[in-house]
Amino acid sequence: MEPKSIPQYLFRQLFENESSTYTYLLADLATKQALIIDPVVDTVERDAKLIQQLGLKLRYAVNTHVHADHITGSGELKKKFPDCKSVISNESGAKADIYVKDGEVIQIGETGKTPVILECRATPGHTNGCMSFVSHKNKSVFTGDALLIRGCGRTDFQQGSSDKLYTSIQTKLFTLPDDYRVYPAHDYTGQLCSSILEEKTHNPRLTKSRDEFIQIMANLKLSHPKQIDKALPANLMCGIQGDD
Ligand SMILES: N[C@@H](CCC(=O)N[C@@H](CSS)C(=O)NCC(=O)O)C(=O)O
Repeated sequence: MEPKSIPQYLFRQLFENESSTYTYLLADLATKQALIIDPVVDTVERDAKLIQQLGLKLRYAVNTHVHADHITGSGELKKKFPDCKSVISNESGAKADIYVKDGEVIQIGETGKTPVILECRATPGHTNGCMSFVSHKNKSVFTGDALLIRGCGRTDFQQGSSDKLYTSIQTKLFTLPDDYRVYPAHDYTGQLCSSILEEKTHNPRLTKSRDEFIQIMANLKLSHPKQIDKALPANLMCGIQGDD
């Protein structure tokens, strides 16, 4: 009989209702090292409890960009887990412990022992500093607000550019293998994930030409996020602020 393989990788998709944000918890179970993507301050207690229950060592709180609709949980998580470092793109304009550039990797777990590796892919357009994170081993990409399920991030503030976003999605995301799963930072329709093929085939904005995409984005007529005035200044500190 084949020996049972021991799971090496933990993946949890978590949801915050107020801003419809997905937070992702990833861990290397051999070392118990973990990272969290796009934590929300309102759900830090829940996430911290899960991390503690599972006996994980939180190493990184990663933000895909400076969010405008909720306050990041990075700062509160750093207080609860002193070894945790905040991570964001070097193009974000936010303060953080670690800045990542296009092409760099974030790793948890030991080299040579199937660690969890995220490749950083700069996907500007929703904001200048949007970064997507690819796990090739798990055939997944965490797209932040660049690519949403059957949609994409708005481009009408925070240095948004529809032209840049179209290029980012076509060249940095739609060039991934078709079977890679797409995990966005938000969904407003109750969907959990998609795939590169599904979005290439069915995304009503991205199946259009560049000019049509720019027209669609110019006519979204979305109201500003309710929490934008407090979220932006807080998130520019990205978990670096003191006890305020
Ligand atoms: N109603 C929400 C904000 C909804 C919104 O604007 N979402 C953003 C991502 S958060 S800045 C977006 O890009 N949406 C794209 C779309 O097509 O919906 C609130 O008040 O927080």
